[in-house]
Parts: sequence; C-alpha cells; structure tokens
Amino acid sequence: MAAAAAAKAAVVLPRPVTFVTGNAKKLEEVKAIIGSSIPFKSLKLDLPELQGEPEDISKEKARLAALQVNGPVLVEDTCLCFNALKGLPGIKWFLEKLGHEGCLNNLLMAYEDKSAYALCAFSFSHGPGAEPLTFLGKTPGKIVPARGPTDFGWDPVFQPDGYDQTYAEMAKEEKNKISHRYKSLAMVKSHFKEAGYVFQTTDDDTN
Ligand SMILES: O=P(O)(O)OP(=O)(O)OP(=O)(O)OC[C@H]1O[C@@H](n2cnc3c(O)ncnc32)[C@H](O)[C@@H]1O
Ligand SMILES: [Mg+2]
Repeated sequence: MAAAAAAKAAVVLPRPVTFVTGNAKKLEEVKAIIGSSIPFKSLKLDLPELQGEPEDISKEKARLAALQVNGPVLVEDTCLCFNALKGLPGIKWFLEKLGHEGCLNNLLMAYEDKSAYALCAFSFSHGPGAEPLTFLGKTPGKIVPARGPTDFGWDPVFQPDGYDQTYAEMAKEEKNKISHRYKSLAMVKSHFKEAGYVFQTTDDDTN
C-alpha cells in the first residue's frame, strides 16, 4: 500500500535533462562534477540574461530554456561579487566590458577590502510552465593580481579562502572539489536523490 502510494507520487520526467549553456568551460566542469549521477545532455544556446539578483536571472534562464527545449532543463548563472561593492559587479556584461583581469583589480583599488565571493545559481525546471527550483553555491575568497592560465573567465584573479593558489592555478579536480559550482551542484544532486524522479527514456536520450 505504502509502496503503491510512493510510486504514485513519483514525478516522471522525460530523459535526459538538458543542461543549457553557451559556455564550453562551464560545461566541462559540470560534466566532471555531475558524472553519471543525473542523466543529462548539453545544449549550446545563448539565452537572453536579465539584470537583477543572480537567483532571479537563473530562474528566468530556466523558464526560457524549458520553453525552448520543451522538457526538463538545468541552467546556471554565475557571478563574481565584491564585498566592498556590496556584491557588485556580478553581472556578466559588466565583467565582459571591463575585462576579467586587470580591470577587476583596478575596480577595487580604492578599497582596502579585496574580499569577494563566487556565486553559482543552478536552476532546474521540470518543463515549460513549471516553476524552477534554484540552488545557490557560494565560495568565499579575495581578488588578487592575475595568476595562472587565462582560459576561463575570472579564474586568474580569484583566490579562494584557505588556498594560496588562484582558481586558475589550481588543478581542475581541486577547483571542482571546492568551487561555487561544485557546492551548487551538490545541492542539485541531493535534490534529485530525494525527489526520486523517474526518468522515461525518449528518442532524445543521446547524452
Ligand atoms: O550560457 P551561460 O551558461 O549563461 O554562460 P555565460 O558564459 O553567459 O555565463 P554566466 O553568465 O553565468 O557567467 C558570467 C561570466 O562569468 C564567467 N564565469 C562563469 N563561471 C566561471 C568560473 O567558474 N570561473 C571563472 N569565470 C567564470 C563566464 O565566463 C562569464 O564571463
Ligand atoms: Mg550567460
């Protein structure tokens, strides 16, 4: 009886979940962190990004992605936030216009406080019209003059607390154990475990 009730309550989702991003470096990390724990495939789409709080940007990305994909989606929005600037600059266009490295340091020149945090907001939507769930992962650190490879965004200028290397200098596996993205995805994975979603295979299950 109890088993029948549980079976009835299970949410059935078409398999796989689509992770929508236009950022190849993000995708690499997400693949490494999710592994085989959630059946997912990726889709490269540049979704319009509103300005606002990271959680709201992420939710809106998930709503748009679910409509485009017509199925379950994961998206994420990541920002680098300076405590001296009350959490700004955060938004993507600000970072892209200024450049990720020298200019970010210059921005903080007037301030003693170089502390910052990397914030990752993953959102999951069951499909078009479903309200997205959001999972926030935050890693504190500080802004330093750029060190290390420059192949992923602001990694060279962000040094997480408790480390003497920047994200860029760390081995990928090391970053993926402590990063904002890792923490947010740990919550996503727990959610999938607890929710006990049942995945129905579709023709689209190519991973
Ligand atoms: O399609 P989406 O997933 O939105 O990809 P995006 O490149 O637009 O990504 P965001 O808006 O979330 O990211 C804002 C900026 O931060 C950069 N970024 C994101 N995650 C990062 C990380 O872990 N390390 C360094 N830079 C990162 C990214 O390259 C962007 O320039
Ligand atoms: Mg984006």
